[in-house]
Amino acid sequence: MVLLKGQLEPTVVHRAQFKSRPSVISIDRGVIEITTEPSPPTSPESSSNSGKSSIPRPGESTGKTSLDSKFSSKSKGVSQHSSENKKVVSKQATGEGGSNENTLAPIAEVECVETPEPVPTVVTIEKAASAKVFFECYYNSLTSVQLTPRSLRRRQLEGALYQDSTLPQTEKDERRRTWAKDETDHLRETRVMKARSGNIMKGKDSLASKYEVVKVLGKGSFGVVRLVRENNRSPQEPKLKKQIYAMKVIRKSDMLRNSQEGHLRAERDFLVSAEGSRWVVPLITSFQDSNNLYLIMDYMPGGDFLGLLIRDNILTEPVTKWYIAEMILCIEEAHALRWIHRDVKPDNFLISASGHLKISDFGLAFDGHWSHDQAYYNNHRYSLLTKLGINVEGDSIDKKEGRNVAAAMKIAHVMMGGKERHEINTSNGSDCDSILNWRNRYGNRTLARSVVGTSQYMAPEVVRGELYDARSDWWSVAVILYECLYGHTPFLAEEGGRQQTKINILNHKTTFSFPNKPLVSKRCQDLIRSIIQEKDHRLCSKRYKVNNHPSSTHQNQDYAGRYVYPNDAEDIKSHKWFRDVQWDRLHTMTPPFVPNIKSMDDTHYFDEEDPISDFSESTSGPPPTAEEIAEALKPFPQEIQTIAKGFIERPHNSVKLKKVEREIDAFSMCEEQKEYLKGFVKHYGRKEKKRPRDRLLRDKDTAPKVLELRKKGAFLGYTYRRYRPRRQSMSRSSSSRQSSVVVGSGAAKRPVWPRPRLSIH
Ligand SMILES: Nc1ncnc2c1ncn2[C@@H]1O[C@H](COP(=O)(O)OP(=O)(O)OP(=O)(O)O)[C@@H](O)[C@H]1O
Repeated sequence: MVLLKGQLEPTVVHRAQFKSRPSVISIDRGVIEITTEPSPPTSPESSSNSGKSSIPRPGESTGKTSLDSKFSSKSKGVSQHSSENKKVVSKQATGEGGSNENTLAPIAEVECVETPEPVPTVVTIEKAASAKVFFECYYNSLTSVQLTPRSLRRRQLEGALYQDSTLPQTEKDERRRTWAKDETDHLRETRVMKARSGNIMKGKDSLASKYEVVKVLGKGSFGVVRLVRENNRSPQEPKLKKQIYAMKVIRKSDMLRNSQEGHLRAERDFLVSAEGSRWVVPLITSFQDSNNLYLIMDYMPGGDFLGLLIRDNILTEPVTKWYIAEMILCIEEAHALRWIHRDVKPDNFLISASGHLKISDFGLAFDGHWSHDQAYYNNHRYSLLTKLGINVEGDSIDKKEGRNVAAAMKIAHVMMGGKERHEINTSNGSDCDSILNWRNRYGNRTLARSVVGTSQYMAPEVVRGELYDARSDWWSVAVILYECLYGHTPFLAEEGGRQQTKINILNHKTTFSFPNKPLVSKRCQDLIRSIIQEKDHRLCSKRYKVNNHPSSTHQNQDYAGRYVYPNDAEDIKSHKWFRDVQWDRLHTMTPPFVPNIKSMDDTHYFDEEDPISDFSESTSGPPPTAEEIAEALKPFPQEIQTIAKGFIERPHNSVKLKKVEREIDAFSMCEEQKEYLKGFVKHYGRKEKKRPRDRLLRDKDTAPKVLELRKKGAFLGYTYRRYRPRRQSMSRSSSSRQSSVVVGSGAAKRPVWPRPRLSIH
């Protein structure tokens, strides 16, 4: 229609140069004439160039002319003035400024400045990388899941209705209607939450304000876990009690500086995929605001299993058997979902209100997927920087080393296992391969070698940095089994620290032994011995031995080329020591210890001698004044005061702090004074800031902007809301999650054994 109109009333644009589009200057010089008289179409080229131009009839608004396209064309030097010029042109064309409606009045000449091709900045790179990551993760989740959670729930419902032959048809129909209504509500509420999440990122709102903090339950390198109470239940259900939850708050800036994006996504993704699991701490919702990530989980009022070990020191064989059996079921659950936990230790098993264990802390868990590998994120950014030739200087150490981004990329390539892992390699992928298929097939093989976990519980193949598989989790279970019975772990070195512990693990054939006391049955010792073995001889499942070659393809192989089999504790479970364990009924039986809790917000299993401070309180406040320091050092002679001031001038980490403490120990003063001085250094000294792992976050010019952008864009898609049926199906789901409060007799208090709480390193 537009073309036809153009032929009837053509616009003729006379160009200064054939084939070139008119410039602002050519308009100004009166080269363009627009005639109202119909005239024969000019050459096909010129008419096609004139495009959609037509003369406005009186009363009609001006149609688009080819002038518009000039502004979007590549002509240099003009584009920066385009919006200004457009205003001028439209003013002329609508006749506002001139008496003659059919001619364009001259436009004031604009000085043409030749500008170089715009160079993308680090900001553009960051935004582009976030967008790529978001879309790849989003479409991968859409394409890789065969059954949506909704279809799974529908299947469960239909299965239950089918099995219940006594239910009349009208009741079945009613349940289906209720299910549909619940699903619709869930969809709507999830949408509302995601929309709010968008606003929150703009700093307008906060989902965290829905929860009031009751107490700090635990603290880690990530941030804190708080006990919270949900404070605005839906107005439709005013009678519903305010729910109590555990809220894990993870500070984005720390995590980004430590390049933990992959791990954080992994933790959230695992908890989402474990929806409805009996043995995994249930995730209720996850969301973020501009500074933090939040995981809202069911509160486990019995505390962690380490707490139980601390209270009881050693456990009897039957009690140990119960807990180890539950731990096995917890880990099997993770393996069934194709995840390796990689940090199995007593602190990571939590005790529910009914006394059953649930596995938690999937911060190091890994399924080999590319989106859980930090190299994937780094490569998106660094490959763009390299391609566009943008150099980022980094910090003083980078400058001293004198490497540019490309060279740093090469080093990162070695450290992270190769950037091509996350870039399409045409020699590997056929042309029709989609990028997501390609990624999924040529995912990550390097993290299979990462040395992660807590040293005392690490399997030798993990310590060696070899390719490992889910068998490493079973080694850790045997270490816990030993610890429950003997009161200490088998490889812990009293001197020489972690390094010596690792050496002991590597030499397990000679370093491993059973103490004479307490007496432990031969069967139990045989079980421990069969698991504390190199992975090829380790008791768990024969299937690992059959398919031991990492290059062979198998459906149970994860993206990283490792094996994770469901039900892979079959040989452990059939060991004679477990002969009397009813594996299928364990969850319905009463555990040896049922937490003695008075209400759902009872926290006495989390009471520590020193109350745990919230991280919002522990963020570095103003530095101490000279008067405060002088006051604190008053009892000491001048010489000691000077040395002590020197101690707090240099920032410390745990190693440096130990060194300072040794120096203080050498002072000739009483023990009390030494302890006071050590306390002084800890209190007034500054903690050394870790050097960010990412060069962009080390460079003083790019770091602030990049950090801000990543806080906004690095965790897109983090929001999740668990399906919570409101109606009659609620009772079914809650019973399956064992969340009903069982107030038990509690464990008798025994002397406290100073078992250290370990942190990941
Ligand atoms: N759902 C929960 N209910 C009750 N307490 C919890 C819950 N989740 C975590 N905690 C408490 O918070 C502590 C720290 O949580 P978590 O293990 O997730 O953090 P982490 O820093 O990753 O731990 P670590 O450094 O030991 O690996 C736990 O040991 C436990 O005491």
